[in-house]
Amino acid sequence: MLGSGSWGTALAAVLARGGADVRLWGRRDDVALDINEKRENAVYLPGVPLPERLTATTEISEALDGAEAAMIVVPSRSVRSVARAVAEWAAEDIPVAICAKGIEADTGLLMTQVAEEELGSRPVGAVSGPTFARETALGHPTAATVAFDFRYADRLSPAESPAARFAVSLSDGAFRGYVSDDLIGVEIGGAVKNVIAIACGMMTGAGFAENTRAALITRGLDEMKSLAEALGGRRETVTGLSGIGDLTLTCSSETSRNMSLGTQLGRGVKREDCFDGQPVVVEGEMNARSITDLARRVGVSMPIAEAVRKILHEGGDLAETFTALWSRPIEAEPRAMDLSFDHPAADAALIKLTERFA
Ligand SMILES: NC(=O)C1=CN([C@@H]2O[C@H](COP(=O)(O)OP(=O)(O)OC[C@H]3O[C@@H](n4cnc5c(N)ncnc54)[C@H](OP(=O)(O)O)[C@@H]3O)[C@@H](O)[C@H]2O)C=CC1
Ligand SMILES: O=C(CO)COP(=O)(O)O
Repeated sequence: MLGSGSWGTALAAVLARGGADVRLWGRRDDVALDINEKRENAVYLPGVPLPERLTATTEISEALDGAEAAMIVVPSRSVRSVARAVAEWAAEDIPVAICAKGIEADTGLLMTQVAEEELGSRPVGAVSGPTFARETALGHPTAATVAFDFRYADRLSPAESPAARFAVSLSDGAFRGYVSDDLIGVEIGGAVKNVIAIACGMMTGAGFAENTRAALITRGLDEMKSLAEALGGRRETVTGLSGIGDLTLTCSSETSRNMSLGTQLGRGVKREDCFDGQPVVVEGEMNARSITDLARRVGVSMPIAEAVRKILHEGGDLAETFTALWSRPIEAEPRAMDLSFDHPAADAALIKLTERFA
């Protein structure tokens, strides 16, 4: 398990409870020491007891020595460098699952595409779904999708395919894996939901409630579906755990760092003061840019993601940006029906939405 943050530690606990001997690699001595001596990751998952079969190390060569499989669980911006280290130390044929949610800046590559560039012929897949780390580590019933290209399974029985082996290894009685071969659909779901959660948080923080959140979730799902499809993914994948499942979870709770960032910004907290000034991984922040860059390149309109980008990266005023989002020309639902028209009522509106923001 490469990455000893909250999600890497939670997944390592699941695997160890399922019977695997797990080596968890991270950069921090104090975290490794804590795990080995106190059976706890007090920095990232305080108060969660960790199983005995799990050992931690700060040497990546030690973590990968003789490993039968690897999982990369660091923030999306670090996946390439960790994959490069895996290529140096891991056996040539082990499958590698990527658990980061995002799109690489500049290249617009999915996380598995980034890893594939570094990992040669090793099968590369993704694990993604509605899975808060703490609940997973505490053994709450949780489900996620394991996606690998099934061409890796051509010469194998279904049960020997990398997706199936990861799904089985991750079964600890509480965690349940589903398998898929639609990497694009699965990964786009995981990346886009974080940006939509920031939007939901912003509107919640600004004083709006359930109607607004439901509208953003549903229209956000449409943006996710359109981008996945334009890239070659399947629309039905987006209706699964890694799409609507994760979108619903992340947009419903301030346990989500993305939703929480949005809420703080919506309340008017300055970015540098959010999370009491502590550095917290908020994938949707940088990904608001990488995802909209990619969407623009492939000609997909993502108005909610664009609004988040404008506020986070282009100095857009929150109330004005959302008011503009809400007064766009009338569109069809579903968007496959090509129908769009301006509505003069927007100019004469009785409710001046900008004035309704808290
Ligand atoms: N937490 C969750 O509930 C879930 C998270 N995810 C995804 O998992 C990914 C990781 O997030 P999460 O574990 O939550 O984040 P955390 O902030 O909890 O931990 C991040 C971890 O990544 C490590 N790290 C960062 N950069 C590097 C690097 N270059 N080399 C080695 N280690 C590095 C950090 O190490 P250090 O301590 O040394 O800085 C830390 O251990 C994200 O993409 C997230 O979206 C997916 C599902 C659920
Ligand atoms: O991906 C997650 C749950 O599935 C975690 O969400 P946050 O990164 O917003 O905390």
